[in-house]
Amino acid sequence: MDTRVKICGLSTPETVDVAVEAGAQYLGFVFFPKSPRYVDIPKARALAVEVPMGVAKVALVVNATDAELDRITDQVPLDMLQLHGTESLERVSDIRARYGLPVMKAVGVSGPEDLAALDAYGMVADQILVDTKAPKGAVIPGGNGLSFDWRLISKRAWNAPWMLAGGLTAENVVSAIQTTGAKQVDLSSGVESAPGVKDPAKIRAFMAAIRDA
Ligand SMILES: O=C(O)c1ccccc1NCC(=O)[C@H](O)[C@H](O)COP(=O)(O)O
Repeated sequence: MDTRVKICGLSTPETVDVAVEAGAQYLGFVFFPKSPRYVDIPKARALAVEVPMGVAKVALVVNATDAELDRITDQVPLDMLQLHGTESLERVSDIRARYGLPVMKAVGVSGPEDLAALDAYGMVADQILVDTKAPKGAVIPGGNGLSFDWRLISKRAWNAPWMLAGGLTAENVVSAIQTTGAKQVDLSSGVESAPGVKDPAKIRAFMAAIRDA
């Protein structure tokens, strides 16, 4: 399968290397302190400077202020910003204009009522991340290892390129791609041995599952 993969929540040089060697096209660094995958700016910088050209370095933020984004973008070499909070359409446009980086907006889906937001954000963002809506009371708004009903977006397309996320694993990713028609996928928990601990064998197995399909 010709599918582009983003592995999110990398926090060690070893797992960055494995993700790159295994063929991931995007690497995500989580700048949300409540996450078990959190990396501070010096750590993210140390990881990002070692990423080879051609692999996109994505900063994941949640309702970040301009001051926070200024610090991150000043110090970490980046190729994309991922907005994973409740950023409005206008805020997405402002961030695109202010930082000159492509912006991917995450949109949570749990039922048909969530689909209109995909249309709207697809008009203002460079990419959309179609992710499972976090359960009420969740500590983190993404990275919870939960899938939504993929049939909701079967063969759908939006104005912007998109990625499928939410509970993807080596075991279910081929079915997810076949059901949705996704050309890009994103995952975090599905390649971990514990929250925040990426597992090299699971990263390789996930990439192999797509390659061999
Ligand atoms: O992963 C996190 O810790 C996280 C924290 C705060 C906001 C978003 C977060 N992750 C977003 C991602 O891009 C995940 O890869 C995506 O939600 C899929 O996660 P998973 O279901 O664990 O594969």
